[in-house]
Amino acid sequence: MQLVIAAVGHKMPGWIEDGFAEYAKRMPPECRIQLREIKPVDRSGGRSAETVMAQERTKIEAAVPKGARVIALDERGKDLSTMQLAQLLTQWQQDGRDVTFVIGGADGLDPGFKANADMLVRVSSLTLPHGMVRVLLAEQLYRAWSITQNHPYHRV
Ligand SMILES: C[S@@+](CC[C@H](N)C(=O)[O-])C[C@H]1O[C@@H](n2cnc3c(N)ncnc32)[C@H](O)[C@@H]1O
Repeated sequence: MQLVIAAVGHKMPGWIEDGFAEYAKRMPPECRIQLREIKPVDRSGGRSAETVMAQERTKIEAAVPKGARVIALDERGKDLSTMQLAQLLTQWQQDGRDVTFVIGGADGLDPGFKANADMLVRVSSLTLPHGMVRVLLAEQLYRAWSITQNHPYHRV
């Protein structure tokens, strides 16, 4: 199984890149996190948010591996505990299908994309900057993996 994070946003500040790299490097080879950055659509020229989100959707869809399960990150999504994420990770490893987590840009994710996603998940009820969401997600994936391995990183 391949874990992909498809994230709108590039040229992230160093502290975001370092934070993401710190957790991504801890994942074992069978559960590697691959980051696919998507260059945000140019917002100049009076483009509407709908147009921008639709154009970013096309780029996002090109970054999702064929047949992958799509988990869209959105503050209006379902709350998931870390334990639930660990259970999902176990199920996903068993069925072997790739999993892609998708993080939107400044305007969010296209509504049609979210409607088609396999799951809509939030990491908080607060609106977070997209860079922070990728770091938080990488840490939670590492934590979830450590739970599946009884690794001492996670204490109950
Ligand atoms: C700055 S936010 C976009 C906010 C946008 N106004 C909206 O309504 O979605 C950029 C992206 O970060 C992710 N994000 C932000 N806060 C989140 C949260 N609490 N839970 C999950 N994802 C979040 C989402 O993927 C979102 O598309």
